Amino acid sequence: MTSAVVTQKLTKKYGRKTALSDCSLDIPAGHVVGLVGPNGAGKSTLLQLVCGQLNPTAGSLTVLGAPPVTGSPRIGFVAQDTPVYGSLSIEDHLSFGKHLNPAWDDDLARERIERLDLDPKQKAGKLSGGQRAQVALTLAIAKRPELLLLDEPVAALDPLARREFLQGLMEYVAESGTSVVMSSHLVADLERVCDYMIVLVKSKVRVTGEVEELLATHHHVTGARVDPENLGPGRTVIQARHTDVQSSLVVRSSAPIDDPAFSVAGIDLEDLVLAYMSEAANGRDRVLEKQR
Ligand SMILES: Nc1ncnc2c1ncn2[C@@H]1O[C@H](COP(=O)(O)OP(=O)(O)OP(=O)(O)O)[C@@H](O)[C@H]1O
Repeated sequence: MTSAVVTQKLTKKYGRKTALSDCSLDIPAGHVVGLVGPNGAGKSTLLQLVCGQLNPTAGSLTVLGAPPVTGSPRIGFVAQDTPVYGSLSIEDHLSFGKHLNPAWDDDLARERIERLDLDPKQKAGKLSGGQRAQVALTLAIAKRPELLLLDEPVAALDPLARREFLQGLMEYVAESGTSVVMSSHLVADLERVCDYMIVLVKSKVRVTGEVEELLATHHHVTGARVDPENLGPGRTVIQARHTDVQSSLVVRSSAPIDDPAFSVAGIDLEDLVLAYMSEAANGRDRVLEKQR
């Protein structure tokens, strides 16, 4: 299996602030990868390291088998603020793209702009946030990159535009085989399009893997109140909520949980992600419980 991105103990600090800490990942090629985590978790930092816009403070990474290079034609990057040149027209942007990228697909770019009902003569600075996001995506995919990095690409889109954007992205990926890493807070959207997931919390990777495998190995478990430490071997409690008499847990276990003391149910991706995102808070709660 080839890798799109490999990082080893990748760390990025801004002054004394650690944005990414000891991040080790092996992202397989040919996947649509969802990158999720709370605000400030380090998602944009990771994407900017992968596209070569930032240099690591420590650790290493390879992207498509080589060190990352800023502006590489092999990588398409749409930053969170969807940067375009406000005083230039869409047409100017397409000409720049064509000039700078050897594999530029002008037909694809123009067909997309037409389908989006955008006037190529329109100045980019006069576009709405959603239209800018669509133009930025068009510029990124017309490069015909091997790896597409999207930092919250749908944040500015209305629900219908979001659906069309993701649909268009899926069609493009199916036809081109491009690897995609896409950050978003909208886990329900990611669930529709991603087959691989990375959850980042407080600058650390909490969980990573194929969505199918993650869903198969995580379970909602409820039953009489239980100490999460005593759930048995091979079972990791990711999230625990308790009343005086009952426990409600999210548990990771490769083997089925067939203990009759528990009621076990499947989990959807949103609940799984939220369980990892609230793990830190749960740890704090447990300490507080012990202190009482
Ligand atoms: N240029 C910078 N200078 C100093 N600190 C920074 C800089 N960029 C990011 N940070 C800090 O690094 C941490 C990670 O930021 P990052 O933008 O990577 O998070 P994120 O997961 O993308 O967040 P969000 O979901 O809010 O976009 C945050 O605490 C942020 O304040």
